Amino acid sequence: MPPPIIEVRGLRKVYGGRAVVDGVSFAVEQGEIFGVLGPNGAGKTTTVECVEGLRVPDAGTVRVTGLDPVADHPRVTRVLGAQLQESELQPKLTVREALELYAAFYATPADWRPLAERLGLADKSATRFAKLSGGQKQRLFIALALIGNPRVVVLDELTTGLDPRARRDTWRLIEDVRDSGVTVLLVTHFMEEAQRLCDRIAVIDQGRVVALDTPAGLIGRTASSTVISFTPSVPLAPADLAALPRLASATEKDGRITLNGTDDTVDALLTLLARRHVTAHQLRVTDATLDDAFLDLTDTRPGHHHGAPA
Ligand SMILES: Nc1ncnc2c1ncn2[C@@H]1O[C@H](COP(=O)(O)OP(=O)(O)OP(=O)(O)O)[C@@H](O)[C@H]1O
Repeated sequence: MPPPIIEVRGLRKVYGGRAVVDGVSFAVEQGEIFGVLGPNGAGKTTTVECVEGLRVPDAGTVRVTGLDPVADHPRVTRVLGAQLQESELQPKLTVREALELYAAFYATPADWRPLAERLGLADKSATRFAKLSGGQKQRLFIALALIGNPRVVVLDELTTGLDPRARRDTWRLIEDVRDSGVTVLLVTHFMEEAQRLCDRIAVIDQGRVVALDTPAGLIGRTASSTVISFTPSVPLAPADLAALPRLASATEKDGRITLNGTDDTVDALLTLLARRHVTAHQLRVTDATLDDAFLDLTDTRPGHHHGAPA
């Protein structure tokens, strides 16, 4: 296996005596979309800005293709493309001018025309930045992040503020970028986005990595990866339900029962129903989502125990 394209080990960043990033480690492999997910203030942006060389770590090491983003900053900018913040672009620049300006920063930039074409900006080349829609601005930011032909691109909250269609279009673009061989480091708040796009996700909470896995792996870790609901033809004994294996919670409302558990819970429930000759009307079995996993992993309320039955 080739060495990781990004390697973060024991990263620590302290502001005002408080460690906002506190021992973060992860490695991003060549060709993957790697997600950084976490609640507000978790330390996501601080972490990726250390990867970009925009902030200097207080402890730990960061390597991008083996280079130190601070000490080797000029070389790192040649392999790593970063998404600009909106405020960094002159409102009067046209799409073409912005692409040509940023291309001039690189020794071997991509040709901006096919790039603009690929990103659906070909007919916008003469449009000023200020006149672009939110989705068009985001596409321009992706184009600018790719203009230097980087090996890895960092995208932070790329689809915030976009409508559902523009968000979906942007997801397709990010997949295209990955399919063209560019590794993607993606910071996001959107569970659906992370679940759909990311090969692996680091969940960061209070400056620490609390889980690192594939989306399916994260969902599988939750106490209740499966939700089962049904209306029994005759009432079931509460003790029978309570005895189901891997049951995380059971609730009843107007004769309808909702169970949180795993596949084992479903199997045992079906056996129980058959043995008691009970019919389960409107039986629904659904998978938990990354949303459920995220809340479970980042829930720090006192008294909350990961994986404990209710
Ligand atoms: N330059 C700074 N000086 C002081 N505190 C900072 C600085 N940058 C970030 N912080 C603090 O560090 C913490 C983590 O911030 P960071 O922006 O990395 O979080 P985040 O996970 O990206 O959050 P969000 O999802 O809200 O963007 C926050 O409490 C923030 O106030």
